[in-house]
Amino acid sequence: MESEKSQDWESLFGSDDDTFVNEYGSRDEYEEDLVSSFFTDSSDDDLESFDSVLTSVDQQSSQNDTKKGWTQISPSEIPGLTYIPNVLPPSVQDELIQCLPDGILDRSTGRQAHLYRPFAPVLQNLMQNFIPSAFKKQVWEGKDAEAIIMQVYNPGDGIIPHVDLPMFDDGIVIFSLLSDITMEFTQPSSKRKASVLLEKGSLTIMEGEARYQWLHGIPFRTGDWTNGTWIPRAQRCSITMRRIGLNKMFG
Ligand SMILES: O=C(O)CCC(=O)C(=O)O
Ligand SMILES: [Fe+2]
Repeated sequence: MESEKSQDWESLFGSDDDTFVNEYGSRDEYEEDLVSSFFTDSSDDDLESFDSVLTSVDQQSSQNDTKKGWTQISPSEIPGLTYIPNVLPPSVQDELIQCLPDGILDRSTGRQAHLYRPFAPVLQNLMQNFIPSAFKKQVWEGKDAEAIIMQVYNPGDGIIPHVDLPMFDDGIVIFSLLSDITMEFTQPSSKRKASVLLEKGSLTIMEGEARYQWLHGIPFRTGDWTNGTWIPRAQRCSITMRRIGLNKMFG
């Protein structure tokens, strides 16, 4: 299974901007390391661990996973979390899927991350026409994303609870394609948690408190409970957009 690469990343890059400037003489060097250390394909190991036998176990654990002593809250109570369904028509989703490297959708396991630079025209279009302009103006100061990452999740894949690295500026944008999936937000200090079903075609934005003071993760399951019904997951693709603040670091 894909290990959680962001852990390695933090030890490589440190967690504050000064480290980047000290360790990397130039923006190019930095970007090169960024790509090679984090955005590598996962292997095809552990295929059998996603056997359908897992499904019944998943159903139970998904239903019983209220952590002891934790309070389930509504996602709308998390400041800085925005969820907007039905942002991308199916035709736009289809176009975006074409950006994935050949063969990626044929693989059946392992979350796969791919960093895109330079951005393909459809990704430019997505960034320019599907991100709310008020968000762009207020949080991204009118600038564009500097990192666009497409990830493919097969049923059983997830991502451990984490806060995105501090090297990324505020304002994390996530587009969801192909399949619905549950993202869980947890705040250990207040023992509160919230689940959000990220539907295909939806847009999720994390800024401020949601981005910095809550963990987000996707449970490693083959399906999710939605309104009392177990919905098996299909292959899902996400497109995340972030600002890295490279200009601040290297001028
Ligand atoms: O795929 C997603 O929806 C989000 C993944 C994520 O949290 C991340 O890449 O940091
Ligand atoms: Fe994340």
